[in-house]
Amino acid sequence: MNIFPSPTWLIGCGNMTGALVDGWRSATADFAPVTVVRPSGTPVEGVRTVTSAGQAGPPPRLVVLGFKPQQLGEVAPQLAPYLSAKTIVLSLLAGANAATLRRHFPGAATIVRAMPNLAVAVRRGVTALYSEDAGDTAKAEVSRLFEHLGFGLWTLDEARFGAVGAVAGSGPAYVARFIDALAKGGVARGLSPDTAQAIAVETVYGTGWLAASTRESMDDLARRVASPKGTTEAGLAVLDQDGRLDSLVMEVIDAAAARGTQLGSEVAGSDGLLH
Ligand SMILES: NC(=O)C1=CN([C@@H]2O[C@H](COP(=O)(O)OP(=O)(O)OC[C@H]3O[C@@H](n4cnc5c(N)ncnc54)[C@H](OP(=O)(O)O)[C@@H]3O)[C@@H](O)[C@H]2O)C=CC1
Ligand SMILES: O=C(O)[C@@H]1CCC=N1
Repeated sequence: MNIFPSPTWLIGCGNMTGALVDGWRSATADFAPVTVVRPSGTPVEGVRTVTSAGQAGPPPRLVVLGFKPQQLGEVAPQLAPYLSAKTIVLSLLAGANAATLRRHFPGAATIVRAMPNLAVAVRRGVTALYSEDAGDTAKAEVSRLFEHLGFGLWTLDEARFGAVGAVAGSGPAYVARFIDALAKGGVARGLSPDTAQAIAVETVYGTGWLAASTRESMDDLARRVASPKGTTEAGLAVLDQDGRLDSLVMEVIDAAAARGTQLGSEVAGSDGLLH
C-alpha cells in the first residue's frame, strides 16, 4: 500500500512515532519512501534509519516531527535547510501551535498538526488533525496516512484540536490507570495480579467494543448492567457519589489542557525570536 509521499522523513521514532510505524506496518504500508532520522540510530524494523538529516537523502515532501516539544528550538534549525515550498511538516508535538511551527519552518509549504494516541499501533487510534494553510491536496495526503489507523478527524480550530488531545491523546494513560485500579480490586479479593489484570483489560476492551457497537448512551449501558438493588448499583452509588468521578476526570482533563497551554508558551519562546 502506497501511503507515503516520497521522500518522507520521520524525525524521532520513540513511543508515538513507533506506534504509528507499527500501525502502518500492520496496514501493509510500503516504507520504501520513508527514512527515520534519530540521534541514537536505533534500527526500526523495515525502515531505513539514519542519525542526522544530512544523511537522509533528497529533500523530503513530508516531514513528521516526533521528538519532544521542548526540542523544537534545537531541531528546527537543523531541519529547516532541507525543507522547500513542496514540504508538508506534520507535527506530533503537544502544545506547539500552528503559528509557532510556522515561525520555525517559514519555508515549508504546509504545516499540519496531528495528535494521535498510542492505539494507532493496533489501528484503533484516535487522531486529531489541524492546519491553517493545508489545501485539499495536502489534506488528502495527510488523511491517507491516518485512514488505516482508526478514527481521524480534522478539527475546525486549534482549541478543539487541543480538546481532542486532552481527551484522546492522553486518554490511553488514564484508561491504563483505571484498568490497574480495577485489577487491584481483583487482587484484593484474592486473584493473582496477572489474572486480575487480564480480567480488567478484557472488561474494558469488551465494554469499549460493546459501546462502539451499540452506540447507546453510557447511562443506558450502565443501566443495563445495574439490576435494581443489585451489586452494580451498590458499586455505582460509590462511584457516582457527589459526581466525584466526573469531577476527578474533569480536573484531570483541565490539568492536561493547562499543561498544553503552558508547553505552548514555553515552545513559542524557544526560538529566541520576538513574537
Ligand atoms: N507518547 C504519546 O502517547 C504521544 C506523544 N505525542 C507527541 O509525540 C512526540 C514524541 O513523544 P514520544 O514518542 O512519547 O517521545 P519519546 O521520548 O518516546 O521519543 C522521542 C524521540 O525523539 C528523538 N529525538 C531526540 N532528540 C532528537 C533530535 N535532536 N533530533 C531528532 N530526534 C530526536 C528520540 O530519538 P532516539 O530514539 O534516537 O533517542 C526519540 O525517538 C512529543 O512531541 C509528544 O508531544 C503526541 C501524542 C501522543
Ligand atoms: O503527555 C504528552 O505530553 C503527550 C501528548 C499527549 C500524550 N502524550
